[in-house]
Amino acid sequence: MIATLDDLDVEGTTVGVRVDVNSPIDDDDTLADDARLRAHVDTLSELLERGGQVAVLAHQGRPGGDDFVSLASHADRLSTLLDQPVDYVDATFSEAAREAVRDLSNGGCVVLENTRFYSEEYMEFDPERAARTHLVEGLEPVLDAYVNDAFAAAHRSQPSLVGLPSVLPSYAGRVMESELDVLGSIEETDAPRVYVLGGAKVSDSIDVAWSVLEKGLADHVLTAGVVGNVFLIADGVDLGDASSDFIYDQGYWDEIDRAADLLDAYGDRIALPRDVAVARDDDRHELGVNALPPGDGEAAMDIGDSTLDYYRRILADAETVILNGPAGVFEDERFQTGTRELYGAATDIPTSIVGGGDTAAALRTLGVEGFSHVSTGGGAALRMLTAESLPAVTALENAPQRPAADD
Ligand SMILES: Nc1ncnc2c1ncn2[C@@H]1O[C@H](COP(=O)(O)OP(=O)(O)O)[C@@H](O)[C@H]1O
Ligand SMILES: O=C(OP(=O)(O)O)[C@H](O)COP(=O)(O)O
Repeated sequence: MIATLDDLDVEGTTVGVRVDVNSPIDDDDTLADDARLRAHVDTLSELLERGGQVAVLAHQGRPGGDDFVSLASHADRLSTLLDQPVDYVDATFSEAAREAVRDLSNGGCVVLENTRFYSEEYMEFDPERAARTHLVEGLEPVLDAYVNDAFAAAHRSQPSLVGLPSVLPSYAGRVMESELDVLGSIEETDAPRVYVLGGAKVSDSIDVAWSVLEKGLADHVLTAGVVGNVFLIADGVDLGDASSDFIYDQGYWDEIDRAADLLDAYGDRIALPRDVAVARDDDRHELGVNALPPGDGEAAMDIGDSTLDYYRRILADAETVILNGPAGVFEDERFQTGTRELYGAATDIPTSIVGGGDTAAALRTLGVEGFSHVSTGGGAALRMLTAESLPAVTALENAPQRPAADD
């Protein structure tokens, strides 16, 4: 059983709140998209309005990446979103950070520095060991409670996610609560249930497909994106060198055999693209699978109209649809049709659940809305869909005793 904000006596309590604001970053190292920050506003404003003192903890990017930047611009943006001053300190658990936390007044908020600026936060630990890291030992003395709202990072076993809940009374924030409610009860949704697996996380998607087909959760699995391309090759279609090289370079070549095994076991419930779109003379050009391979250098970048018709017919009978991953390279205008049309058709289904950071960004770009639930998580949502436990959620379940709620 996980405690929520309803169980927390907030007034006068100093709360460390782990959020996931990992976002696209502009060339000047500032935030390019604030969707993930906006998702946490309810949790943060509730804690502040109820008289808490809030220290925000988060990571941004991965070491070595262009998006591995400070949280200074996130703090600025949060101040606007919360409509109150938000401090920022360029330290996470040192004396400077502790002082900034101790200085908070009731209703005050400080953003601590990118947790991954410290090497331990980019390692995986079991919770007991994570509890003895510098971050946890540094912050524990100045915090009364811990709130985890970072569903999108809940599949990581890192100190700020599994160490702090080992030593502090801990609670799920509102984002975490709603994600667990929806994604934790997929089996209770109405059948027929259709899974749409697109995007580029091929191994994760094949794991999901195995799991939901084996458990009888999926009446149909529709494939698209790089996932669809891998299934086409597994089915004996010659997609040409450009797509094959891409799959090989991404390290997904071995997945072709797994996809073939899956087709052998459950082929009657797996739908494959019937056509693909390639770039020809700078335009979008669609080719039926019988007309493949495409020309030299032409890669399968989207699903085509005949696939869309086929998938729409399957979706028409569905009561629940669960979608992850764009159907094509939506960053290129010529290859947005598959994602726009397929996801658009899914909004007509009574229950429609979408997962994936890039997918959510694609839908915002394309203006597709009207889903029952759009998850803030990509990898975390996929892990939930295979009914695997998430380390940060388990850590919340096992968190120590807590003070009683204020009302
Ligand atoms: N046919 C394709 N070929 C190459 N990349 C593709 C194709 N279809 C989709 N993609 C890419 O997949 C990426 C998103 O996939 P993924 O990271 O799995 O999504 P999410 O973050 O929503 O889980 C996008 O960058 C998109 O360009
Ligand atoms: O963006 C995230 O996950 P996602 O790409 O699966 O949506 C999370 O912030 C986790 O980041 P990570 O995959 O660098 O640990």
